[in-house]
Amino acid sequence: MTGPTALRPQHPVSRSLSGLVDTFDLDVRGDIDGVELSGISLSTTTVQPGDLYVGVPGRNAHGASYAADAARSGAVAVLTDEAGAALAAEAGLPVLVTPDARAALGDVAAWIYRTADNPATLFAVTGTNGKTSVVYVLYAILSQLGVVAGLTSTAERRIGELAVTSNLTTPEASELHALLARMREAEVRAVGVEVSAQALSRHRVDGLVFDIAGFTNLSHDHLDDYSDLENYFQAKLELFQPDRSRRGVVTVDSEWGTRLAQSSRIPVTTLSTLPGGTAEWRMSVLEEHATFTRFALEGPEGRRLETTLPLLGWFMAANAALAIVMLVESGFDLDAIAHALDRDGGIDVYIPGRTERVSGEHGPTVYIDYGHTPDAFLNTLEAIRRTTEGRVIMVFGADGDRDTTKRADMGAIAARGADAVVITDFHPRFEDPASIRQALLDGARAAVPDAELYEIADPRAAFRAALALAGDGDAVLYAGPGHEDYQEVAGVKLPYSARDDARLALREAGWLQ
Ligand SMILES: CC(=O)N[C@H]1[C@@H](OP(=O)(O)OP(=O)(O)OC[C@H]2O[C@@H](n3ccc(=O)[nH]c3=O)[C@H](O)[C@@H]2O)O[C@H](CO)[C@@H](O)[C@@H]1O[C@H](C)C(=O)N[C@@H](C)C(=O)N[C@H](CCC(=O)O)C(=O)O
Ligand SMILES: Nc1ncnc2c1ncn2[C@@H]1O[C@H](COP(=O)(O)OP(=O)(O)OP(=O)(O)O)[C@@H](O)[C@H]1O
Repeated sequence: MTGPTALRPQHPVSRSLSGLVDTFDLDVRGDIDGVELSGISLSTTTVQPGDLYVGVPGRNAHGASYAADAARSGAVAVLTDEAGAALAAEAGLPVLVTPDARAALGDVAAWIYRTADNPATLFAVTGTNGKTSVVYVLYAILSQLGVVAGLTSTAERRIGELAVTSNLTTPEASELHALLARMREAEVRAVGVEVSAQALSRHRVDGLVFDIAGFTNLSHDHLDDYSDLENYFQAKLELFQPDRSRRGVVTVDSEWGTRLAQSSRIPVTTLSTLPGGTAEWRMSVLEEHATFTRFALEGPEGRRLETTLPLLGWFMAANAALAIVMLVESGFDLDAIAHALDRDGGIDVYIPGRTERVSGEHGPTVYIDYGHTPDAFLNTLEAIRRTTEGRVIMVFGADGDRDTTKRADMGAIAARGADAVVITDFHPRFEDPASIRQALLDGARAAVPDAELYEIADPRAAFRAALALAGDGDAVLYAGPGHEDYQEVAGVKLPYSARDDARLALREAGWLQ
């Protein structure tokens, strides 16, 4: 299992602690004379020598209570709030005090890493589903245009061939600015940043202004973090304000998108991806296959592009259309994009674990997907149905310790959309896995009383049971694990890659070499 890591500049140019104090008018406890900073960290697990350790209050503890650990790892000073200052005192480091250390983190990190003068074009993508996919398509097209690009997503942070596994969808501001500084060293000229609602609510993208912000969609998710969809929407809306982004591209297929476009306080271009849409830019699907989708994108003044994406589903074409309009809004010429894509036979993108086809020429078509919302289930099941002659079998589980209110809908949509459903464990975390499965089964039975349902706790056995139900012409959708290589049970991350295990099971069944 790959542990999460972070990318930092290889040649940081240190800055004086007294310069930081003067710039941010910080209250000082201790001697700051001659102290030099070369980095910043929010966690003792990532502190490096020369770092400023930032102690923020958390759910379990105040970060400042770990200041002594930070000092042992080489931190040279602490930034915290008044409550944290008392906790950090015994670490023996100079302590800088500010009313809200998390709120200061972005600007302080930007100052330490000098990221305000970053020459790269910054693209931000938000929405419930599709953020990772849009960021990967942006990265792919930029690379096809010969632009050195970088990305940060739920799956990984990437600069060319260098990639590390992500822990959060959007890194904490300390990690994000370090990544941008590393990208500057690599002469990256354009960066795609996946921005979660939580990132906007928790100051993770502070200290930078995006050139272009894109919105995919909004549907039921994260109601453990936000009291209702309206609050969740308001968190996303923050990205479309002048202190966060310069211009926006908004998919207006839903009421949420239309409202976002109207409520935004930056110039916004609209995109529709459903038949009959009337936005400034319109995407229409021309051909759908298990292995590719061909679509057209039409815009103002008769501008038009037709291309192919090596992925299943109209929604992936919608994600690609959003990426293309974001590129055009940032100044790229649509004809130049069309030329590069025609030259290469379409968009040359690989997105780990998003409708990823792991099967070969023989046997059922098997997709491993990251879908974990009702809307993602609906869309992937519909897309698979349209490209499958035989039966559609779905395997999935639900997150423990996360939004429990979506489970019944997930079960219902699976039962309505698939011919057989195998319910298994995903990441139970600290919840009882049997009760998570029960909630999914109840939702499925309530929607389709005679649904063909199976309950198999072990995901390896569950996938094999699904495969045993399938044959040539059928499809198996395994939703949830996507790119992940672990299963989280009671605080422990157990090694498990659904993609690797599915390939193994296909080989065991004689369907893959
Ligand atoms: C619920 C939540 O937001 N938790 C975040 C929070 O953790 P916490 O409050 O539990 O922290 P804590 O354990 O009390 O520790 C307090 C502080 O002490 C530090 N500490 C703690 C222990 C130690 O030994 N050393 C140390 O330095 C911690 O880094 C933290 O800064 O502070 C941590 C450090 O910044 C975050 O990593 C952590 O995000 C967790 C992993 C999380 O799951 N967040 C979710 C809500 C999230 O952000 N999700 C979205 C997903 C969006 C999507 O689905 O698209 C995301 O962007 O990833
Ligand atoms: N535009 C879309 N509309 C609806 N569903 C989508 C869309 N794009 C992708 N999906 C579904 O959502 C799943 C997750 O896609 P993706 O990782 O791109 O979204 P995300 O917003 O980054 O999610 P997360 O933040 O949880 O990583 C896909 O595997 C697919 O099932």
